Amino acid sequence: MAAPECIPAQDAQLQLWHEALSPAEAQQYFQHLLADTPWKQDRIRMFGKRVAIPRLQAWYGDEHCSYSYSGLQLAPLGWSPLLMQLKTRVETLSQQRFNSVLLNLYRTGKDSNGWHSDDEPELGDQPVIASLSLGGSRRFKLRHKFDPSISGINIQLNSGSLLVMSGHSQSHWQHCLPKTARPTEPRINLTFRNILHGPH
Ligand SMILES: O=C(O)CCC(=O)C(=O)O
Ligand SMILES: [Fe+2]
Repeated sequence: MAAPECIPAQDAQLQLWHEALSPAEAQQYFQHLLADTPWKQDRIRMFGKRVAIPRLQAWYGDEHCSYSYSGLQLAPLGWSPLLMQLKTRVETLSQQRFNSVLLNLYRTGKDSNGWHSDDEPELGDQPVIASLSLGGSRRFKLRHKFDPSISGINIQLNSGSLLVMSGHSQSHWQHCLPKTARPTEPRINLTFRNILHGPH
Protein backbone atom coordinates (compact mmCIF):
# COMPACT_ATOMS: atom_id res chain seq x y z
CA MET A 1 0.00 0.00 0.00
CA ALA A 2 1.65 3.25 -1.13
CA ALA A 3 2.44 5.89 1.48
CA PRO A 4 0.67 9.22 1.11
CA GLU A 5 2.33 12.44 0.02
CA CYS A 6 2.45 14.82 2.99
CA ILE A 7 1.60 18.32 1.83
CA PRO A 8 3.38 20.86 4.03
CA ALA A 9 0.95 23.25 5.72
CA GLN A 10 1.49 25.21 8.89
CA ASP A 11 -0.90 24.13 11.70
CA ALA A 12 -2.52 21.50 9.49
CA GLN A 13 -1.91 17.95 8.47
CA LEU A 14 -2.65 17.13 4.82
CA GLN A 15 -2.01 13.68 3.40
CA LEU A 16 -2.68 12.86 -0.24
CA TRP A 17 -2.92 9.38 -1.74
CA HIS A 18 -2.74 9.89 -5.51
CA GLU A 19 -4.20 6.47 -6.30
CA ALA A 20 -6.36 5.31 -3.40
CA LEU A 21 -8.39 3.70 -6.19
CA SER A 22 -7.05 2.76 -9.61
CA PRO A 23 -8.40 4.87 -12.49
CA ALA A 24 -10.58 1.95 -13.64
CA GLU A 25 -12.00 1.33 -10.14
CA ALA A 26 -12.62 5.04 -9.65
CA GLN A 27 -14.51 5.22 -12.95
CA GLN A 28 -16.71 2.26 -12.00
CA TYR A 29 -17.56 3.68 -8.58
CA PHE A 30 -18.26 7.03 -10.22
CA GLN A 31 -20.77 5.52 -12.68
CA HIS A 32 -22.60 3.56 -9.96
CA LEU A 33 -22.79 6.49 -7.56
CA LEU A 34 -23.90 8.87 -10.29
CA ALA A 35 -26.79 6.55 -11.25
CA ASP A 36 -27.82 5.19 -7.84
CA THR A 37 -27.62 8.19 -5.50
CA PRO A 38 -30.78 10.19 -4.69
CA TRP A 39 -29.06 13.48 -5.50
CA LYS A 40 -30.70 16.64 -4.13
CA GLN A 41 -30.00 20.30 -4.61
CA ASP A 42 -30.30 21.69 -1.10
CA ARG A 43 -31.13 25.27 -0.27
CA ILE A 44 -29.34 27.24 2.40
CA ARG A 45 -30.04 30.50 4.11
CA MET A 46 -27.71 33.26 3.00
CA PHE A 47 -28.16 36.91 4.00
CA GLY A 48 -31.74 36.07 4.97
CA LYS A 49 -32.57 34.50 1.59
CA ARG A 50 -32.93 30.88 0.63
CA VAL A 51 -30.57 30.03 -2.21
CA ALA A 52 -29.92 26.74 -4.00
CA ILE A 53 -26.35 25.50 -3.46
CA PRO A 54 -24.31 25.15 -6.69
CA ARG A 55 -23.99 21.34 -6.61
CA LEU A 56 -26.03 18.25 -5.70
CA GLN A 57 -25.62 16.37 -2.42
CA ALA A 58 -26.51 13.26 -0.47
CA TRP A 59 -25.79 12.40 3.17
CA TYR A 60 -25.22 8.83 4.40
CA GLY A 61 -24.32 7.50 7.81
CA ASP A 62 -25.08 5.42 10.85
CA GLU A 63 -28.64 5.87 12.09
CA HIS A 64 -27.92 8.42 14.81
CA CYS A 65 -25.73 10.63 12.61
CA SER A 66 -27.83 13.59 11.67
CA TYR A 67 -25.79 16.50 10.49
CA SER A 68 -26.34 20.23 10.53
CA TYR A 69 -24.75 22.23 7.76
CA SER A 70 -25.29 25.93 7.07
CA GLY A 71 -28.69 25.80 8.71
CA LEU A 72 -29.63 22.49 7.10
CA GLN A 73 -30.49 19.50 9.23
CA LEU A 74 -29.82 16.37 7.21
CA ALA A 75 -31.05 12.93 8.29
CA PRO A 76 -28.72 10.22 6.96
CA LEU A 77 -29.55 7.63 4.34
CA GLY A 78 -28.43 4.09 5.27
CA TRP A 79 -25.08 2.77 3.98
CA SER A 80 -25.21 0.97 0.63
CA PRO A 81 -22.84 -2.00 0.08
CA LEU A 82 -20.88 0.13 -2.39
CA LEU A 83 -20.43 2.99 0.08
CA MET A 84 -19.39 0.47 2.76
CA GLN A 85 -16.66 -0.78 0.39
CA LEU A 86 -15.40 2.75 -0.12
CA LYS A 87 -15.58 3.49 3.61
CA THR A 88 -13.49 0.38 4.36
CA ARG A 89 -10.90 1.37 1.75
CA VAL A 90 -10.64 4.89 3.16
CA GLU A 91 -10.47 3.63 6.76
CA THR A 92 -7.69 1.18 5.89
CA LEU A 93 -5.58 3.83 4.18
CA SER A 94 -6.15 6.60 6.72
CA GLN A 95 -6.16 4.36 9.81
CA GLN A 96 -9.25 6.25 11.05
CA ARG A 97 -12.90 5.28 11.61
CA PHE A 98 -15.81 7.17 10.08
CA ASN A 99 -19.57 6.96 10.68
CA SER A 100 -20.91 9.22 7.94
CA VAL A 101 -20.19 10.59 4.48
CA LEU A 102 -21.31 13.64 2.52
CA LEU A 103 -21.48 13.14 -1.24
CA ASN A 104 -21.17 16.14 -3.56
CA LEU A 105 -21.86 16.03 -7.30
CA TYR A 106 -20.33 18.83 -9.37
CA ARG A 107 -22.16 18.50 -12.69
CA THR A 108 -20.09 21.03 -14.65
CA GLY A 109 -17.35 23.59 -14.04
CA LYS A 110 -20.11 25.96 -12.90
CA ASP A 111 -20.81 23.82 -9.84
CA SER A 112 -18.60 24.67 -6.88
CA ASN A 113 -18.14 24.71 -3.11
CA GLY A 114 -17.42 28.09 -1.45
CA TRP A 115 -14.83 28.88 1.23
CA HIS A 116 -15.63 27.06 4.48
CA SER A 117 -14.21 24.89 7.25
CA ASP A 118 -15.76 21.61 8.32
CA ASP A 119 -15.82 22.73 11.93
CA GLU A 120 -19.33 21.94 13.11
CA PRO A 121 -19.34 21.18 16.86
CA GLU A 122 -20.55 17.61 16.31
CA LEU A 123 -17.27 16.86 14.48
CA GLY A 124 -15.23 17.62 17.62
CA ASP A 125 -12.08 19.65 18.19
CA GLN A 126 -9.67 18.44 15.53
CA PRO A 127 -11.80 16.49 13.09
CA VAL A 128 -10.31 14.13 10.53
CA ILE A 129 -11.99 14.58 7.13
CA ALA A 130 -11.19 12.08 4.39
CA SER A 131 -12.03 13.34 0.91
CA LEU A 132 -12.24 10.85 -1.95
CA SER A 133 -12.56 12.17 -5.52
CA LEU A 134 -14.10 10.37 -8.49
CA GLY A 135 -14.57 11.49 -12.11
CA GLY A 136 -13.45 14.87 -13.43
CA SER A 137 -10.32 16.44 -12.02
CA ARG A 138 -10.80 19.74 -10.12
CA ARG A 139 -8.62 22.21 -8.26
CA PHE A 140 -9.04 22.37 -4.47
CA LYS A 141 -7.77 25.41 -2.59
CA LEU A 142 -6.87 26.08 1.03
CA ARG A 143 -6.17 29.36 2.81
CA HIS A 144 -5.09 30.12 6.37
CA LYS A 145 -7.81 31.85 8.43
CA PHE A 146 -5.66 34.08 10.62
CA ASP A 147 -2.21 34.65 9.08
CA PRO A 148 -2.26 36.29 5.64
CA SER A 149 1.54 35.82 5.32
CA ILE A 150 1.03 32.05 5.01
CA SER A 151 0.68 31.11 1.33
CA GLY A 152 -2.45 29.43 0.09
CA ILE A 153 -2.33 25.85 -1.16
CA ASN A 154 -3.70 24.48 -4.45
CA ILE A 155 -4.18 20.76 -4.90
CA GLN A 156 -5.36 19.11 -8.10
CA LEU A 157 -7.76 16.37 -7.00
CA ASN A 158 -7.74 13.64 -9.63
CA SER A 159 -10.10 10.69 -9.93
CA GLY A 160 -9.20 8.03 -7.35
CA SER A 161 -7.27 10.40 -5.07
CA LEU A 162 -7.79 10.59 -1.31
CA LEU A 163 -7.01 13.74 0.70
CA VAL A 164 -7.04 13.40 4.48
CA MET A 165 -7.22 16.68 6.40
CA SER A 166 -6.46 16.54 10.12
CA GLY A 167 -4.75 18.43 12.95
CA HIS A 168 -5.78 22.09 12.79
CA SER A 169 -6.82 21.96 9.14
CA GLN A 170 -10.43 22.92 10.00
CA SER A 171 -9.81 25.27 12.96
CA HIS A 172 -6.99 27.24 11.24
CA TRP A 173 -7.75 26.83 7.52
CA GLN A 174 -10.62 27.13 5.07
CA HIS A 175 -10.99 25.25 1.80
CA CYS A 176 -13.04 25.58 -1.37
CA LEU A 177 -13.61 24.07 -4.80
CA PRO A 178 -13.78 27.04 -7.19
CA LYS A 179 -15.76 27.19 -10.38
CA THR A 180 -13.73 26.66 -13.54
CA ALA A 181 -14.24 27.88 -17.12
CA ARG A 182 -12.26 24.91 -18.50
CA PRO A 183 -14.15 21.99 -20.04
CA THR A 184 -14.76 19.72 -17.06
CA GLU A 185 -16.17 16.23 -16.60
CA PRO A 186 -18.72 15.71 -13.81
CA ARG A 187 -17.07 14.96 -10.47
CA ILE A 188 -18.24 13.18 -7.31
CA ASN A 189 -16.52 13.91 -4.01
CA LEU A 190 -17.10 11.94 -0.83
CA THR A 191 -16.07 13.47 2.50
CA PHE A 192 -16.00 10.81 5.22
CA ARG A 193 -16.56 12.22 8.69
CA ASN A 194 -16.92 11.03 12.27
CA ILE A 195 -19.87 12.57 14.11
CA LEU A 196 -19.46 12.60 17.87
CA HIS A 197 -22.38 12.07 20.20
CA GLY A 198 -23.43 13.58 23.45
CA PRO A 199 -22.64 17.14 24.54
CA HIS A 200 -19.93 18.69 22.37
O1 LIG B 1 -15.46 18.62 -3.34
C1 LIG B 1 -14.49 18.76 -2.62
O2 LIG B 1 -13.36 18.41 -2.95
C2 LIG B 1 -14.65 19.40 -1.26
C3 LIG B 1 -15.92 19.04 -0.55
C4 LIG B 1 -15.99 19.70 0.78
O3 LIG B 1 -15.18 20.50 1.16
C5 LIG B 1 -17.08 19.35 1.70
O4 LIG B 1 -17.99 18.59 1.33
O5 LIG B 1 -17.06 19.82 2.83
FE1 LIG C 1 -15.32 20.84 3.28
